[in-house]
Amino acid sequence: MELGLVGLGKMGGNMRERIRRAGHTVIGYDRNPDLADVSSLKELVDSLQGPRVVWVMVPAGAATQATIDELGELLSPGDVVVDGGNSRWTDDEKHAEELGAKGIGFVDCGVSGGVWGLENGYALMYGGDAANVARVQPVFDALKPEGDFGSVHAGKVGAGHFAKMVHNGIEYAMMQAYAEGWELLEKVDSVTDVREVFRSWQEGTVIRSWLLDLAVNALDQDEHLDKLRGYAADSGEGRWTVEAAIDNAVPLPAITASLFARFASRQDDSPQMKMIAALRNQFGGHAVESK
Ligand SMILES: O=C(O)[C@H](O)[C@@H](O)[C@H](O)[C@H](O)COP(=O)(O)O
Repeated sequence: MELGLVGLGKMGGNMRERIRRAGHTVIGYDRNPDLADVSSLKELVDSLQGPRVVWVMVPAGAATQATIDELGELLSPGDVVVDGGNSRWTDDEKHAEELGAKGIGFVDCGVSGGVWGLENGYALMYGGDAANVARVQPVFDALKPEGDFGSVHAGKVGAGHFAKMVHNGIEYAMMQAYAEGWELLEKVDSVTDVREVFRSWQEGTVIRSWLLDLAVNALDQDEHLDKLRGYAADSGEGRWTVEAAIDNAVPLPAITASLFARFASRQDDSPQMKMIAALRNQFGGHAVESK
């Protein structure tokens, strides 16, 4: 089939390649002319034969909104837009309504796999009406990993991004658990080769996983992670997971703690620990450390 793909960065560029390898035609647009096959969204839309499918793979928020707005002006009734970026799931319903008013279908899709997706395939979680999903199915089949699993029609519009958001919340907590275990192992004298402990865990253990394999890769590049600063950013999905947990009164202590650990990583000194030190000093005369 023919696909229009908007956004040819780290994710979109490799996805174009994987879809082409499966024998489909992909016309890509990116603001960077070095990456793009066409020079504007209008040219992209004009180059596709109707009914069209256009996959949007740009940063969540303003960039996605602007792209969907413009596509809403350019596309025709019967066309379908897929948002494959990391959009907040609550945006999906709005996009489906805006496009639906013009007769244009909408499917949201969470995509996992990062820079490894070109070779390993991308795990896909999508939401939308069955008829719209069916239009995109050949592209989903091209992108997904080989094997029985790795893609799911998760439910209605928004369900794909909601599932991906929860996936990322789990990702946060799993990474945090490996990181905490690693720090404790590094701390004690009795364990003399932490990297080999991690490596050994890759087979036979209850906690073997791809994230563990990646941790071993990282330790092979920098055994004690001496070259890195302990600073972790976040793109939003961890926060949205915690917000959804609050909205639904679902306790998520591990995911919430792992999000907060990232916030703590961005502080040079902890204001709250200053207060704790001050209070211990006030009530118990406990020693404090000065700057
Ligand atoms: O499944 C994936 O391929 C990843 O989760 C991917 O989506 C991305 O690396 C995260 O969005 C990073 O998220 P943070 O910046 O919030 O850690």
